[in-house]
Amino acid sequence: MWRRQVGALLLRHRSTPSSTLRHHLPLPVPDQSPPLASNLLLRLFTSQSGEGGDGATKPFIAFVLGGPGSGKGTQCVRIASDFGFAHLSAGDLLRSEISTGSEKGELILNIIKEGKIVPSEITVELIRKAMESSDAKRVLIDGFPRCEENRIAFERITGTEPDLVIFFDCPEDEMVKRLLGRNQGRVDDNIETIKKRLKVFESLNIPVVDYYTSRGKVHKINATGTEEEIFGAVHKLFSSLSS
Ligand SMILES: Nc1ncnc2c1ncn2[C@@H]1O[C@H](COP(=O)(O)OP(=O)(O)O)[C@@H](O)[C@H]1O
Ligand SMILES: Nc1ccn([C@H]2C[C@H](O)[C@@H](COP(=O)(O)OP(=O)(O)O)O2)c(=O)n1
Ligand SMILES: [Mg+2]
Repeated sequence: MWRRQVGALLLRHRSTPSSTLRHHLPLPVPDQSPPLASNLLLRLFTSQSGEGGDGATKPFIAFVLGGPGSGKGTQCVRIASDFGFAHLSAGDLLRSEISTGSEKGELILNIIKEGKIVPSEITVELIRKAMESSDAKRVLIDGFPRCEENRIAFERITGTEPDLVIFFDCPEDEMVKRLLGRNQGRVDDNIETIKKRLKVFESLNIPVVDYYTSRGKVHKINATGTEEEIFGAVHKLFSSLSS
C-alpha cells in the first residue's frame, strides 16, 4: 500500500516516463457515460509508475492546476465523485493547519493573506501525510505545485511524479469575478490579495505548467463557460483515460 511505501519511496527515486501516458494515445472518446464500475476503474487508473517493491502499486496522481478562481476545486469534487479519486486540496490542507492555531498555522496565515506561496517543505509534508493516510488508488492534488520550488520538493520528498497534469485555462477577469463572488469567508478573496495572487500565478505557476507541457503531461481545459460545460470536457478526458 502507498501508506507503507512512502518511506521506501523517500529513499528510492522513481520517475514516470511520459511516453506511457495513455491520454496521448489516439483513443476513441466514449460518450458521457455513467460512472464505471469501481473494479474496472481500479485497473484502468493504476499508475504507470509501477510498483514500489513490496508488491504494492503507487497511486495514479493527477496534479490540478489553474489560476485562482479558475474552478479547480469545483471540478475536482465532480471528478472525485464520478471517477473514484481522492481529492487533496493543498489550500484546504494549509487552511486546516491554520485552524489548529499552531505557530506554523500562524506563519501560513500571514503568507496566504499576502497572496504569497507557503514554503514548499510545509506544503509537501502536509500532502505527503495526507497521501500516507489514504489507501486511494487515484489521487487529485488540487492547487499544487504552485511554483518550481513546490514541484522539485514534491519530486524529491516523495520520489515520484504526476501521471497527468490538468490545467484549467481561464481569463483573468473571469477569475476575479468568481473569486469576488466565492463568499466562503476566505482571507485572500479580496481585491488587493487577488491582484497579488494573479501576479504570483503568472510568474511562478505558469513555469510549472510549461515544464510539464514539455514533458507531455499537460491536458489543458478551457475553463470558461458553465460548471456543467467544463465538466463535459473533463468527463471526456477521464473517460478517454479509461477506455
Ligand atoms: N464554470 C463556472 N462558472 C461560474 N462560476 C464558477 C464556475 N466554476 C466555479 N465557479 C465558482 O467560482 C468560484 C471559484 O471556484 P473554485 O472551484 O473555488 O476555484 P479554484 O479552486 O480554482 O480557486 C466558486 O465560488 C465557484 O462556485
Ligand atoms: N501549493 C500551494 C497551494 C496553496 N498555497 C497558498 C497560497 C494560495 O494563494 C492559498 C490558497 O490556495 P488555494 O489552492 O486554496 O486557492 P485557489 O483554490 O486557487 O483559490 O494557499 C500555497 O502557498 N502553496
Ligand atoms: Mg481551490
